Amino acid sequence: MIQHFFPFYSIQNFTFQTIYFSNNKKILSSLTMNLVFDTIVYLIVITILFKIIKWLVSYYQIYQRKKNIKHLPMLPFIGNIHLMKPRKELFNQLIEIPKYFPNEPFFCNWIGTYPVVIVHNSSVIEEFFNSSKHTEKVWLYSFVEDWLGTGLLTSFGEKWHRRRRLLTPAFHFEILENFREIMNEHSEILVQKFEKFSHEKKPIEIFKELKLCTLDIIGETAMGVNLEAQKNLNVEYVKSVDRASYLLNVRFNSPWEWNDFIYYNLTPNGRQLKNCLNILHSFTRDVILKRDAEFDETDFEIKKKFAFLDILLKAKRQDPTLTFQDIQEEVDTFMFEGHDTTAVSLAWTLLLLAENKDIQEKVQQEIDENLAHTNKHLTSDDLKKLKYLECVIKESLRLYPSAPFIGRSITEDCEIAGHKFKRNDPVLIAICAIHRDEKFFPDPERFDPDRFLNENLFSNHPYCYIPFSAGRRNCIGQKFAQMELKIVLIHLLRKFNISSMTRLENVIKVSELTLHALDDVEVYFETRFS
Ligand code: HEM
Repeated sequence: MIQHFFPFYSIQNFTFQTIYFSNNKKILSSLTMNLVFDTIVYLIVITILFKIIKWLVSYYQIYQRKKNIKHLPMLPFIGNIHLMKPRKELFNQLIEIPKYFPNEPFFCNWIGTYPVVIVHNSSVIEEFFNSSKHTEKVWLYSFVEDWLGTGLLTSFGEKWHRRRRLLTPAFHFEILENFREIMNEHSEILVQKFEKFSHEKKPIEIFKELKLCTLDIIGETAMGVNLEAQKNLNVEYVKSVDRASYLLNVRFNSPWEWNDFIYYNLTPNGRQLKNCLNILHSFTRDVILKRDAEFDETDFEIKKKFAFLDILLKAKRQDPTLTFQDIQEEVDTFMFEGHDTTAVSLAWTLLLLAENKDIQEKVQQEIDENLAHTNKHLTSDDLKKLKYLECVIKESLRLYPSAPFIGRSITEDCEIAGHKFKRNDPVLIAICAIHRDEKFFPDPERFDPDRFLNENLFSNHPYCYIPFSAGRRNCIGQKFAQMELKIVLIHLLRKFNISSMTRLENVIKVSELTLHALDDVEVYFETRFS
């Protein structure tokens, strides 16, 4: 045993034993084995020591570079982990921490020995939004790559640039107009569903129901497939979208799930996610191949009824280097980015209106006055008239931005606000904290849509309100989302009065890929006119 820890011991032994037992081959070979074993152990110990020293040196260098950035009290090697609250309280904490550093452009959160700079002040945001630098996403986004590949959300550099150029025309106003009908149809189904609950005086778990509606809308607009999620069809795909979104959200805040090998091979969550991803990928692959086989370009031009997928299939005919794999990445990206973000935003808006009855009545009055109690499908002119509703949506996205944090990776060594950054340093932009800056939004926790009636207050600062991010990597689906939010809300508000037994301050908010509620939130929808 002893020689396993002290390899030289066995080398001395070896010399002694070689002299006295040299003609005993068995003993000699066992001694050789011992020597080999000891050498291996010796090398392993040296390598581990070397790695530890390298790691300590790198930690020391990073610490020297980042120590001047303000942070909460930290412990060596632990950083700020001991101060971080559990998942249930994390969102509130992340909104509170920036208040300790009101005059700083950013602060540092040390996850063990790993510093993450969190930007909570719009003063330095320009560095990230106003130039072509720092447009790469932080490594945490690699978790969603298993689902989305390197589509528009996760790609960078030349690939991102080509895709963005290809897809931007798909969000042109005229094309979005084609999707208005789809949004109207699925909103009507939602209203019919809620009417049943209303007659039975039963509450509705809104996050779940709204997700099914927005999934139906994005399914038909992105893939041209009516998923009928609201009618409980395509159950396997719909369940997998929901489960995969949930598992990714959990993984995001659970460092013990970050290692790919351990996660996918040794944890139940990882195995479940792998299963869901297989179902999701094979569904979208089948849809793409079927749609490609039936694709008719003249149909596309004349009927003007098409999905985002058709735009990609048309592009493939002009540019054969665009593969089915590339198309699948973008379709999966739209399915992922285009449903949860809008669903949570609708849910927070309804909860805010349920709690602020005066504001709810004001929106309903605007709808009644402008749309004259009809149940007709909404036109783009209808949508333009409802200015107060627009303010309500904006204010709701201020308090509860669907993407509360976005991550960037520094693309080249640089200095920002007097601090040195190195390539690949991670930075999180805390949209939820930026939106609570008292300089621009006095009494920031108050739900006050009127602040958006007078946007002069903050219009001279382009980055103090950024629910859709800003600059080159802003949300490509912004106009689509705004139209969808308005249409669904009008359908609901012209039909129902909304109330909730749960106060918003008691709803536990979880800040992961999207800002959602930890538990079910029930809301009552009472029919306004029979
Ligand atoms: C209320 C609804 C929405 C909100 C608040 C929202 C917010 C955002 C934000 C903050 C980003 C930047 C993400 C980052 O840098 O990590 C983003 C990117 C993106 N969003 Fe949205 N989004 C919404 C709806 C949508 C919809 C409906 C679609 C698709 C139809 C969509 C597609 C995308 C895509 C593809 C990107 C990546 C753009 C790029 O990097 O070039 N989003 N969104």
